[in-house]
Order: sequence, then C-alpha cells, then structure tokens
Amino acid sequence: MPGVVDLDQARRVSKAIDDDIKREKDLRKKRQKQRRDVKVMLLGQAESGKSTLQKQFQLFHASPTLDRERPSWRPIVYFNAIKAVRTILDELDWDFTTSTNLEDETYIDPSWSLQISRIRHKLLPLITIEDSLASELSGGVTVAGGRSGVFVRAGWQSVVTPTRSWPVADMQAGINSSQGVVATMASRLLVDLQYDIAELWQHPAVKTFLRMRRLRLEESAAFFLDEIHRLAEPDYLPTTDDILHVRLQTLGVTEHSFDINFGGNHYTWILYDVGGSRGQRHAWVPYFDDASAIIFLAPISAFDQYLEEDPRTNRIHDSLQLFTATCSNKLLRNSSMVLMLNKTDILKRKLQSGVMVKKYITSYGERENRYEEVAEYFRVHFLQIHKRKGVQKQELYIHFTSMLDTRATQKIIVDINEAIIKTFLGQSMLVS
Ligand SMILES: Nc1nc2c(ncn2[C@@H]2O[C@H](COP(=O)(O)OP(=O)(O)OP(=O)(O)O)[C@@H](O)[C@H]2O)c(=O)[nH]1
Ligand SMILES: [Mg+2]
Repeated sequence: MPGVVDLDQARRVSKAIDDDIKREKDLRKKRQKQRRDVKVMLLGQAESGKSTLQKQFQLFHASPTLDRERPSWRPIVYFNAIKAVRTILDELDWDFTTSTNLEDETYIDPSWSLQISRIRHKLLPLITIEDSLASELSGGVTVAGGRSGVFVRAGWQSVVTPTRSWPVADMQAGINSSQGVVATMASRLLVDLQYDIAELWQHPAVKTFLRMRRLRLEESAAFFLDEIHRLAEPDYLPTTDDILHVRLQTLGVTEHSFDINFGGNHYTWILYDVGGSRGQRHAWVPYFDDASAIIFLAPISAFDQYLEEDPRTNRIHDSLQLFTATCSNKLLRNSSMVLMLNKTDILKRKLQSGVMVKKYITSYGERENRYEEVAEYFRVHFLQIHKRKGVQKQELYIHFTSMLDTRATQKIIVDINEAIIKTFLGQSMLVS
C-alpha cells in the first residue's frame, strides 16, 4: 500500500548498515593495529646469542619485568655452575687416564690425579643433582645430546613470564609445591661445597688442561665459577650480568612483546626468539610470512668450533650457509635485515692467545691474525652473500657486537629500533 512504511524492514536495513559500518571500523582498527605490530625475528645458529639479545631488548624496553624475573633465574644460574663442575670432572677423568700419551712438553704432576679424585668424591652429591635440576627447570622435558648434554627450558619458559615468577611465586601460592625442591637442595649444596668447587677451579690440572684446550667449557662457565662464593650466598639474587651470562638452549619459537614509543607513536614490538640448532630450524618458516625484520646473529669467534649437532661442520661455515638461505628466502624479501657479527670479545681474546684463523678457515691464507683483519674478512664474506642472494633494494645493517657489554649493546638497540621502524613505516605506506 502506497505511503505505508514497513518499520521493521527499515529497522533491519538500518541495523545492517550499522553492522557494516562497525565491521569496517573494526577491520580498519585491526589493519591499523597490525600495521603497528613490528614483528622481529632473531635468527642464527645455536649459541649465537639470540636469547641474550632478547634479554638486552627486555632490559631496554621493559627492565621492571626483568627485575621481577630475577628470582626465577637463580636455579638456572646454579644449573650452569653445576654443569661446569661436572664437565670439568668428566674431562679430567678422561685426560688423566690418557695423559701418558701427551705429545707436548706440558708438565703433568703425578699427584694431581689423586687430588682431583679426592675433590671429585666430595663433589659427588652436587653432580648427582644435575639431571634432576635440569628436569625440574624444563618441566620434565630434557633433551640429551652432544658431549655435555643439552637441556631445554620449554616448561620453564612458559611459566616465567613478565607477570609471573617461578619457582618463588608458585611456591608461595602453594601451587605444585614439589617444584623448586631440587633447586633448594642445589642451593644448600653450593653453600656447603663452595670451597671444594673453588679448589677444583683453581687446581693446576684444570688450568693446564684449559690452556692446552684439552678441556673445553661452555663460554659462560668461567664467569660463574669465578663468582662461586657470591652465588653460594644464602640470599643470592642474580644480577643482570648473571642473567646475561646464563646459557639455556631455546626450544621452538618463543614470543616476547614490548610497547615502544617512536616519534610520538606507539608500536608493539614482537620479538620471536628461536632455537638455533639444526633440528629446530624447520620451526622458523611459519613466522617468515609477516616478519617486519630479521636480526641475524653470527658468532664470529666460533671459527675454531664445530656444531654440537654435527661435529664435522665448522660453525662459521654453518653461519654462512644459514645466512645464504635466509637472504635467498622469498618470504623475507620485504623484511629489514640486520646482521650482528657477535662475540667480538671472545674473538679478540682467542686471537690474542695465538689461535690461528687459517688453521680452521684455510681461505684466510696469510692475512694477519689480528682482530681488525679477521673481523673485516668475515664482514666482507657476509656482505657478499647478501649482495649475491639478497634483494637489491634491501639494505643490510651490519654491527659488530659483544652482547654481554650492556652499554654498547643498548646503543646498538637504539640504532636498530630506528632503522627497523623507518623501513617498517615506509612499507606500511606502500601497502596502505
Ligand atoms: N662472551 C660472550 N658471550 C656471549 C655473547 N653473546 C652471547 N654470549 C653467551 O653465549 C651463550 C649462548 O647464548 P644464547 O643467547 O643462549 O644463544 P642462542 O642463540 O639463544 O642459542 P639457542 O637458544 O640454542 O639457539 C650464553 O651463555 C651467553 O651469555 C657475546 O657477545 N660474548
Ligand atoms: Mg636461545
């Protein structure tokens, strides 16, 4: 009938229009939010320093969260110290039995063997606790591998978040009160056995075998053993330096996000820290799709080391191969690329102590075995790979880093933030 208005239909149409507008607004908001999510992936082989860089980012953008986590790092520090003691005892056991075959002139005192076995006997309770501590820390997930055993922190990672601390918080809340029991035992044992640990660490046999490179410890072992009396204090709380020195293998991909302010705008900076050993690398690819930036870490001190998962592969060669694969990956064509040639402090120490690069990297030839030459040699190699395999218009930002040097690393983080966000903004404008 003309002139009659179907109010129900009008209401339905009006609601449909409102819904459309709301949907469009939500979509736009979502798109805008996505555009402000800067996704940064940390890539590189195992032990290249990815998790250490993640901690440095956390220190820079969210230091109160690191403060809250301090108690949770205590058992991990104990674990690192105990693991170092166990490795020394394992290696010395082996070397004393074969020491008669030593080809060089190094003096081996026949009484060392007895002295070491006396210390070993005293330290036995500490050694027997190592596996249980590893298991407690990783929520029961323990992956053994390589010479010294590799322990992952899968369970541990998921419970230590910026808002929650374990084991302290859990024990206080009475949740799973068995957690932390082994850590408490480890703490007591460290108090009781600290002088025996120090005696072992100072023993001429250990110093001799370290010098001869017949005993190889994890890079942070010396730091924790030097500090054993401080770690053994009953109210010990890890310092930032302790947390940065901790070695704990990452399993899978872990996500960390920070809110950052740049040029008056807020961005959510999402860091993806990945496990770097060969068996873990397949897990990276699903994250490549929308990665705003890649920070690739290559430890250039590792020219005389081999992969734990494949002892025939030189670590520098592995880094170069991995960097080639990263630069050639089509999914990463639009990502910013930062290369960190890391562990320069260890590289300097190694070269000063006379370790020759050409012995391990034959193409190094007769170049001088000095830091400047070696660092430049590696820089050029990585740069050439990027030129050959990378995207032409993609800039490569290269930094020499020593990730435990907080002041220097924090400066580099400022530079990286700026470079990544500028590229990110440029690309957001292109797609909007
Ligand atoms: N001296 C020195 N040690 C470093 C440096 N960067 C990292 N480390 C140490 O190297 C060890 C390994 O570092 P991580 O950050 O755990 O290595 P990652 O790349 O995360 O290793 P995965 O998780 O196994 O892939 C830790 O004990 C760090 O403290 C550095 O520049 N200099
Ligand atoms: Mg890691």
